[in-house]
Amino acid sequence: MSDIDFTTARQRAELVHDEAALTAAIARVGREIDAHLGDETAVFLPVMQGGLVFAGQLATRIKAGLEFDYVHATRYRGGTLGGGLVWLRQPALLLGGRTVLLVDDILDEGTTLKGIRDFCLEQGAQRVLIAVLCEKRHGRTVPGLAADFVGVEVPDRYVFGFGMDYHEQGRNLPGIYAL
Ligand SMILES: O=P(O)(O)OC[C@H]1O[C@H](OP(=O)(O)OP(=O)(O)O)[C@H](O)[C@@H]1O
Ligand code: HPA
Repeated sequence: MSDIDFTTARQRAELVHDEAALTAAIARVGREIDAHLGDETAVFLPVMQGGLVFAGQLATRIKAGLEFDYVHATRYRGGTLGGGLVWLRQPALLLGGRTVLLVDDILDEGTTLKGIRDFCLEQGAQRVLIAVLCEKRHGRTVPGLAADFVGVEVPDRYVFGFGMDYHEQGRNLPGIYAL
């Protein structure tokens, strides 16, 4: 994709999920997580930075016990093409024997969440659940990686808004836009 500026990208992009749709999807995901966790307390682990907006809204929709931590790992580094996963912050909590809930904005090729999930398992997590605001179903996801909870599907195009950036801008848009 050519590197147009953010204002142009925003003008050209198509709104694919508006705020009302995302709010409803997040509430549903919260209910699904509650049904799954029951009375278990999970480690709530947003993936910075993209997971921030979804995680903040999702957390208030979960009634089950949560202990907060976060990780920061990136492989797009402000661009639109993924590279190798770079860790900027690992969890501070000890994960041994815990149920971990990874929370991220998007499952695209799955490399990011696979790397983080595998790290949590190496740290001794008993199980790792994955919640994503949106998923691209394109058949290019790394084998063996699937989300347990998905808010909405998005088209196989570059998307931004609601935590996701276009060259580090647009994360605060209240909807999801596709180029
Ligand atoms: O499924 P994948 O193809 O691995 O892509 C998904 C990841 O890419 C984005 O992170 P990015 O590296 O852009 O960092 P950011 O969260 O700071 O935007 C997004 O937040 C996911 O973590
Ligand atoms: O389409 C996308 N948009 C924003 N961030 C992403 N990370 C992977 N795919 C995407």
